[in-house]
Amino acid sequence: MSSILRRCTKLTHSGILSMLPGSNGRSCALQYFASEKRYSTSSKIKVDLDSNTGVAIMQFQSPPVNSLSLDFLTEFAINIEKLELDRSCRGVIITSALPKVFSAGLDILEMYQKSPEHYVEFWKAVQEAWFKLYGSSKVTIAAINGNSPAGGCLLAMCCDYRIMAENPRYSIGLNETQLGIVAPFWFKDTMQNVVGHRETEKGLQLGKLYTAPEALKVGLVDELVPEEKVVSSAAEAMSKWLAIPDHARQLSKSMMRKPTIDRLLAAREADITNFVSFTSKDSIQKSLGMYMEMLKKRRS
Ligand SMILES: CCCCCCCC/C=C\C/C=C/C(=O)SCCNC(=O)CCNC(=O)[C@H](O)C(C)(C)COP(=O)(O)OP(=O)(O)OC[C@H]1O[C@@H](n2cnc3c(N)ncnc32)[C@H](O)[C@@H]1OP(=O)(O)O
Repeated sequence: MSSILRRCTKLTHSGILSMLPGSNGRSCALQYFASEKRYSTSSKIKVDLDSNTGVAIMQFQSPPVNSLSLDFLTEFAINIEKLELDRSCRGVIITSALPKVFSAGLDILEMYQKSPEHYVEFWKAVQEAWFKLYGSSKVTIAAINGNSPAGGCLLAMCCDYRIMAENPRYSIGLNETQLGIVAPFWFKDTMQNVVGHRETEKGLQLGKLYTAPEALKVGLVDELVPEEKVVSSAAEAMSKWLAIPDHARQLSKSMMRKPTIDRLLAAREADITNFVSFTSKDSIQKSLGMYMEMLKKRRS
């Protein structure tokens, strides 16, 4: 991994990168990884695995805002599973290829004016993505290079370490209550495991979107770095995590996360039933419709 960084630094200093269109530290890391094995080329997510370092970089590339649709979540779970089974992969960096957004969270259109059967399928995909990422034995690092509300924040919180662009206009948090909906208990558990009970209580009730500096202050993210350095800093952090013997780190991770995972495993079906009945309510559909309208108005 340090060879990646040395190479990035060399290129940046030599000015070669500045000759590339749209080049910066972020693209340096991406270009380096891109020169390695293209692992998967699904339409919404790109994965490159560096066979020398064992580090995969997963880039979300689903315009306009990397919302977590059924298709996106299915691709995501398949990719994480594939990497999990690959013994040559030791770590995964998750980032966005789109400007200004890491992920806009769950795709609201998947929860709006659809059939109960669709809600079941969608919610199973949300659960599956969480199980795969939260339960991953690999080192997972979120390189958060844009806004990351709700489900986007959940994905980041599932990772072992979070590095965010220090842009004060970017925010992250579980803002569900602002949409008139309630984050399920396992979203809450995941946040509580990151920032503790009190901050989760405030954050969840207020549907708080933390600015990048606020997120650092409460421990929702671990580091803020200049935007162009988010991916190279993630690579640097990864090298520290990979210096620990895998078996010891993996057992420690599993020991910390197993109770949270077991809790959803035990309530999986009930959680789906709750989601379907909650989402199907007229009042919830009305709230989601109004929220989508608000997003559109804000744009115009
Ligand atoms: C009793 C207990 C029972 C338990 C039951 C559990 C129920 C709980 C269920 C689910 C939990 C929900 C989790 C979620 O993740 S909900 C999603 C929350 N997401 C948000 O609130 C983000 C909304 N989006 C934004 O704030 C912004 O888009 C942005 C900051 C991410 C990016 O801003 P910008 O670049 O300015 O883009 P636009 O706002 O202009 O958006 C472009 C385009 O994309 C559409 N869009 C944005 N976000 C979403 C989304 N999450 N899903 C679908 N579509 C989205 C937006 O409407 C624009 O569309 P257009 O006008 O047609 O172009």
